[in-house]
This record gives sequence, C-alpha cells and structure tokens, in this order.
Amino acid sequence: MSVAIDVKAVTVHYGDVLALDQATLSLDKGRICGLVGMNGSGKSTLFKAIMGLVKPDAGTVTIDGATPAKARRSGVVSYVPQSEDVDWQFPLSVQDVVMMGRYGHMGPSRRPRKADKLAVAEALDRVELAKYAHRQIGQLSGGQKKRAFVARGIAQEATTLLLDEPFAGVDKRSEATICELLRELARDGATILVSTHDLHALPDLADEAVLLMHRVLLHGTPNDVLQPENLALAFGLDIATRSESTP
Ligand SMILES: Nc1ncnc2c1ncn2[C@@H]1O[C@H](COP(=O)(O)OP(=O)(O)OP(=O)(O)O)[C@@H](O)[C@H]1O
Repeated sequence: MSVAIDVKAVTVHYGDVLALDQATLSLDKGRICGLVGMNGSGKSTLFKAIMGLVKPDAGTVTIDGATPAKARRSGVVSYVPQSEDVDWQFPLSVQDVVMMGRYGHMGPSRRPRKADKLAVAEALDRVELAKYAHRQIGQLSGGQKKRAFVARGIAQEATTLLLDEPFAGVDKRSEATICELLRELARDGATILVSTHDLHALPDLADEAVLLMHRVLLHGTPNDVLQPENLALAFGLDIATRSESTP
C-alpha cells in the first residue's frame, strides 16, 4: 500500500507552548484513521501542520509525496476545520462554499463551467443539502455546516480529507450520515484523518486510530486505542475507568 499522509518528527511551538513534540504518523491510502487526544493535545495543530497552515519548527510533512503547499494547490487535500476556526458571518451561500472546492479545476478565469456546477450539485446531493444551496452558510445547523465542508471536499475530488471534530455539536443522525459518507469516500480510495471525542463510535468509523499527547503515543486499531491502559496514558485514569464501566 502506498502512503498518503507522512508526518515525520514534527515539532510545533506557539511562543513558549509546545503543541507538537516530534509527532510522527504515516497513513496509507484508502484508510480512515481516528485521531484521539484530550483538549490541547495538539490535534488541531497536527491538522494545520499537515495542511501547511502552521510551519513546524522541525520535521517534515508530505501528502502523496508532495509538500502541503503543493498538495493544497493541486487540490488533493481538503480540510474541514473546527467550527471555531470559521467566520460564519462571511457572505457566502452553501453553494459558494462547495464551489470553492472547484477552484483548482476552473483554470485562471475562476469562472464555474458546467462540469463545476454539476460537481457542486452532486456533492450537495450526496450530503443531503441540495435544498439549502442558496442559504448563507452561517444559517445552517452545526451538523449541516460540517456536511457543507465535506461537500466541498467531495466537489474538489480531494483524495485526502482532514476533518477536525466533525461530530462536535452534531446530533446522532447527522453523525451517522457523516460516518457513512466517510466510509463511502474511503471505499472509493480517499484517505481520511478525523479527530473525534466520540470514543464509542471509533470502531465503527475508523480502520485505525492514533492517540495523541503532543506526540503520537499509539497508532493501532481502534480497539488498541480504547484499551483502558492506553486511554489512561492519553487522558489520565478517570476516562479509562469510565470507559471500562460503560463499553
Ligand atoms: N494560536 C495559538 N496560540 C497559542 N497557543 C496555541 C494556539 N493554538 C493552539 N495553542 C495551544 O497549543 C496546544 C495544542 O492546541 P490544539 O488546538 O492543537 O489542541 P487540540 O488537541 O486540537 O485541542 P481541542 O481538543 O481542545 O480542540 C494547546 O496548549 C493550545 O492552548
């Protein structure tokens, strides 16, 4: 199998704060990997480093062998940021947001052609948002907003998808819809890294999982990660004990 995401010994500081400490992670094409770690463990920073949005102090990142900047330019990678990182007041419709995924396909004029409009309509259909196409993006519910960003990645035909807590503030039905969509995309060959606090859903969602605490503590099966002794490493004993009692 060939490697899609390759993170080698990446260290990131924000001033004095150490967010990532020689984090290393390699993900093969077509796999869904769950990223698990407590608040502040560096998950968002890892996504930003993979996207090239923060510059590591040390270490390297490649996506399909290319630098993050090159991967972004060629459109192979798409990112669903945490809701807090998005300006929801921006005067863009849902359709406009999804159309952003087509920029790399449009040529220098940036004028949508028939194929772009078709790709956007299909992506909106796939995430069940067709009827909200003309609504301002901030006027969607939390789950719908996440689905709009997933649709952007689908329209883009990205082969690597990074999703930062797509299930936060999302009801169970929307979570199930997004999970099913991610599994379909992975079956079609996409590589997916997804952070989640929903540990119970992990085995259904992901092929593999990573425990992060500024560095990668463990990369194994979801069940490996859910072992109480491993959760204790990443979260402390409390959650490990609770996980044992409520499997
Ligand atoms: N822009 C920033 N400036 C300063 N410190 C930051 C910044 N962004 C993140 N940090 C710090 O870096 C560390 C890692 O943060 P990060 O957001 O990557 O964690 P996370 O695992 O995504 O957390 P959460 O689960 O709460 O979203 C934390 O200590 C955080 O306070």
